[in-house]
Amino acid sequence: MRFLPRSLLNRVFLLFACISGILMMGSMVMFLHGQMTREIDDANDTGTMVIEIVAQAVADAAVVNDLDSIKRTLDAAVNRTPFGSARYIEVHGAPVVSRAPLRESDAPRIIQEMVKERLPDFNRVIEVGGRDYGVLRLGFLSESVSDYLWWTFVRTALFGMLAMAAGLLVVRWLLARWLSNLGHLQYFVDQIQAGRLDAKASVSTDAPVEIRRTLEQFNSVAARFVSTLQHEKQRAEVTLHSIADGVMTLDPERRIVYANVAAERILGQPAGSMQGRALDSVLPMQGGEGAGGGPFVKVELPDNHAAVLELSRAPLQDQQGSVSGEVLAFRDVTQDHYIRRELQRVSLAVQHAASAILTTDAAGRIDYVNPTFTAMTGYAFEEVCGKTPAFLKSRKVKPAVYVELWAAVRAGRIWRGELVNRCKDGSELWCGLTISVVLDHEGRPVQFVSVMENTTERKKAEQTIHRLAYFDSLTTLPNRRMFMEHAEESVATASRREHPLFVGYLDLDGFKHVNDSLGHHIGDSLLAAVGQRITGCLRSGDFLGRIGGDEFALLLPDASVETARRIGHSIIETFDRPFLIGGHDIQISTSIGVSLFPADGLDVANLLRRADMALYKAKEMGKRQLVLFSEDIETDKLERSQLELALHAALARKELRVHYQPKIELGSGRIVGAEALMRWNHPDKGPIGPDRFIPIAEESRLIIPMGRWIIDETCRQIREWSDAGMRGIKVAVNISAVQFRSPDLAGDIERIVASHGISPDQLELEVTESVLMEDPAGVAAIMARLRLIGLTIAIDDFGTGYSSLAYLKTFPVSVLKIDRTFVRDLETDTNDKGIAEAIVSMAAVLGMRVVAEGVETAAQAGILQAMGCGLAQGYFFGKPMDKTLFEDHWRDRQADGALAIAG
Ligand SMILES: Nc1nc2c(ncn2[C@@H]2O[C@@H]3COP(=O)(O)O[C@H]4[C@@H](O)[C@H](n5cnc6c(=O)[nH]c(N)nc65)O[C@@H]4COP(=O)(O)O[C@H]3[C@H]2O)c(=O)[nH]1
Repeated sequence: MRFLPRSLLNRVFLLFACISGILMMGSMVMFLHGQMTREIDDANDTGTMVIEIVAQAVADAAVVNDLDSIKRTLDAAVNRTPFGSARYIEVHGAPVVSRAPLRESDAPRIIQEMVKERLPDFNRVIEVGGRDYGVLRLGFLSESVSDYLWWTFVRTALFGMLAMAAGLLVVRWLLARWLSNLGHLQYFVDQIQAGRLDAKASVSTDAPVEIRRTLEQFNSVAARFVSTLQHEKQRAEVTLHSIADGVMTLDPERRIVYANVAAERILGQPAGSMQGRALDSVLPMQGGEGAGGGPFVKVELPDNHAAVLELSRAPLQDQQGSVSGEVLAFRDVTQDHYIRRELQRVSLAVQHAASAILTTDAAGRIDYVNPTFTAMTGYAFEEVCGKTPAFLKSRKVKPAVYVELWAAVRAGRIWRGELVNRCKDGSELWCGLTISVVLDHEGRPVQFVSVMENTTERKKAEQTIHRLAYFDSLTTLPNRRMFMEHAEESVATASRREHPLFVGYLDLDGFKHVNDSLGHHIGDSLLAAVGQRITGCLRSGDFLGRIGGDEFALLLPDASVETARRIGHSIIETFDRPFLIGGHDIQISTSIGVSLFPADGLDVANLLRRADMALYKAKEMGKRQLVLFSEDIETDKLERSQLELALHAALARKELRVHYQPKIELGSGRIVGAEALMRWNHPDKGPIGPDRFIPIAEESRLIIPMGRWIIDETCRQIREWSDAGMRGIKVAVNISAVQFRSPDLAGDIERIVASHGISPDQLELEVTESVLMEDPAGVAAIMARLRLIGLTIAIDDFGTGYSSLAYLKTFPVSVLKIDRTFVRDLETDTNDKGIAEAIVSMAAVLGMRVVAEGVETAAQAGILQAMGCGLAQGYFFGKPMDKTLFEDHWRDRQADGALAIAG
């Protein structure tokens, strides 16, 4: 179809011309054929008629054999008829022939052939009177018929072609006129393209109805389209003016064609002043595009302030697809830029922070962890992303802590605290944690940011410090401080739950002796073993602490009195088994005092104080005792306190007196000495025995001045007796353990003895066996000093302690006093007697004298004397008495000692 003309007009015209040509050709052929047929028929008709006429003439001539006539007839026929040849063939003669001169036909050969074919020769037998004279033959002159036909055709064809050409011209003119309406469309499009959107495609009045309708529809569609276009344009303009981004369009030379309101605002110039100007003059980019990094450019705005714009550009293309300019969109991201920079800085800081940082979304799902978090916990981001941080929990944090944490952060507050987390490898991780909340504009949390400091090392150090501060390194038991704090908590819990709480106080009987005799390292090991044994007697919720040297305290929550007693007794009984420490079998015991919350006190101090009172009572009652606190104990204690106060006053007011109990030489019955015993006549209560006030004086250390006073009084009395002639009376003074360890005891006594001018050997010091147990080396040194001064030392209540022979040898002791408990049943108890005998023999071996105490009967005196005991004292010889009575008694005894024994 390449050969088709391009325009519709030419195509329609060509089509019409072709069809017209074909029709005309067909018409011409048919016309030629019809004309030929007609001509042939006419020639035949003429030939038939002519041959008859010629035949008549020839016949007439033939009859007369006039060949000339025949010849003339034939010539006439040839000249005046369509025939071109005439021939008379005489039957027996020569033929007469007439022929028209030969000529060339103008007609095409095909026509000539066709004509020749259709025009046959006419033959006529010349018969006259029944005789055949010959045959007349006429041959048509086909060239003239052919020429006629040809020229008729040619003329007709010429006319037809002229007519057709005229027709075609008319048709073309009409087609051009009608189709020119379509040409209006192009004009219309050009107008639209030129921006004249109100243009219309005009329609001529004689336009074919189809074109008219098409154009009208086109106009209608175009109108709608234009309307839509205008609407869209308006919308686009409104959009462009309302968006926050600056938009400019540029022509191919990068001159500004259009700028929206935002562009005016950002660049600070009206659109009119920018239009037509080169972009670079309006938007001078520092360092060129991309200098700000990526799509960002730094520009210098007219008011001389630098801004960062985010730039995007797109080419504009015309309908042919070639670039006709570009669209430039930009926004002022100066603030964002610096914020982004800031964020980059912060991000970098977070990345390399020494603290672990973790962020979660509002639902608590992790969306970021920094490398330090991974290093600290062992969890990579991929492992924890999307999870809640619950996997870090160690179960060592009280649920209340998490409750408080969530309450704070949900309320948008910062939470700070310390948690124990668990690392991936299972190890514990102490974290100092700060959780901050990012809120949205409505104040709802959208992000939680946790910053974790690894405080494990610090915590360990704290735990070490705590352990040192709160635990006893020897026994690993809680120390006093921790015990007190725990006791406070236990009391608070018991108070809240209204449950009972028992507080136990216990110490070890004989621990000091072990410590002193076997060494501190054994003592330490013993304490550790004791701690374990006691712990073994406790229930799971019970609490044991070491609160002093050999003092332990117990908390027994939620226990009945029976349970407390059972536990207490089991502890006491567990000591019955000796402790094997460092190869030594050590036998010690314990006593326990118990108080009960709330009956015996509402606070720890009171409970402990009362447990201590009960312990004190237990001690008073002897070893291996469990005593539950009772009001009596406190009353007793109160009384003791009152007595202590009164005792202070008594000492000051010189209410104390000395009584002397005579010491008798069993062999002679004479008084060889006395024991000075303190007496106190309370102004209100009357006489109070030393068994009552001495322990109080010892406890309050009042015994030291009291002891000094009695030594002084005794020395004064010795001096007085000496001066009065009562010579040879050696007086023993009791020195309590507290007094014995008081500083410069020996110096004090030496000064007192010297001040009274008596001989030191007239004064004897009685110390109990227990004194020897504590700090043997120190005791031995003091004793040596006393001995050096010239004093003698007696061991009081001997036999009740643990002194061994070997042990005694290390002290400069001169006298052993058999405790009166052995003397009391001497007559009946062979054990006691055996002990007394052993003491007597031992003393003999050691070169010591023996004094038997508490001799109440002559029999006892006799037994003692029989076993070799040299000295005795007791009610049998005389009760403690004042100095006057003693003097009388002395005189009596001096007179007849033996009688006294016998009596
Ligand atoms: N049942 C009975 N008792 C007898 C008999 N013979 C003596 N006694 C008592 O036995 C005690 C002997 O004194 P002690 O064992 O040193 O025991 C003394 C001593 O340990 C202490 N004491 C007394 N005066 C002083 C003192 O001045 N200083 C110190 N540190 N303690 C003293 O008080 C304790 C008690 O003294 P006292 O009540 O005077 O009791 C005295 C005495 O009255 C007897 O045949 N039968």
